Amino acid sequence: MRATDYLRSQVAEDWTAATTHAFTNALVDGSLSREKMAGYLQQDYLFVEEFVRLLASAVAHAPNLADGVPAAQFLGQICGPENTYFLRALEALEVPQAQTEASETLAFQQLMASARLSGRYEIMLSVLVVAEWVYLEWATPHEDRAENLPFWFGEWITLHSGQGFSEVVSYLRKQLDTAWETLGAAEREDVQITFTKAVALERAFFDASWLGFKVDR
Ligand SMILES: Cc1ncc(CN)c(N)n1
Repeated sequence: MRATDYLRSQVAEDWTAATTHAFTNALVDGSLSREKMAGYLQQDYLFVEEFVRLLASAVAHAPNLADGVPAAQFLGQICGPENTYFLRALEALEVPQAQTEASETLAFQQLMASARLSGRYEIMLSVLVVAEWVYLEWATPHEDRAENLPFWFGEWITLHSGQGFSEVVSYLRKQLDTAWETLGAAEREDVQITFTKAVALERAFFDASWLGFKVDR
């Protein structure tokens, strides 16, 4: 079994909860309120700030240029079209960028910062794989709905589905699968702890989004 399949199998309950969540179900059928989407995007933009640092660090720690290039290209995607999406969506939803992190956002930022500062490629990948694979899984079944939704829903689905994004997830998984083969038992345990924490935090982030983050005005 691939290491990433094994890691996911160990957290099946949180994984299913995060990838079939009431929040994303409402987002894909267009019934999610503007208020809840605004709160989610405000907090998620704070998530993305730390995510970009983590991804840049993974590029820096890739074993060679060929292994780093796809992550660098993905960094360009996040800092380009995805960043622009956030700015346009927040404007359309008539909210500013958030000034304060919710506790769920803070917990995720702390995990990403600690993965980055670990200096360990496999630990960085553990968080990156979870963050992108979870999103690929919830969004992919609903790819066809995107064009009939307001852009703040539709583009969020499109950014996390399709061939290009699926290749990003395949690449990240392969990097982690390959790194795993070189690790000893203690290092594998660290990967598993990080992966498990990241899945729990994805679930908690959607739980909080569904309850409704406080929207900064
Ligand atoms: C919390 C969270 N996790 C993952 C993603 C996918 N980039 C995101 N935007 N936000």
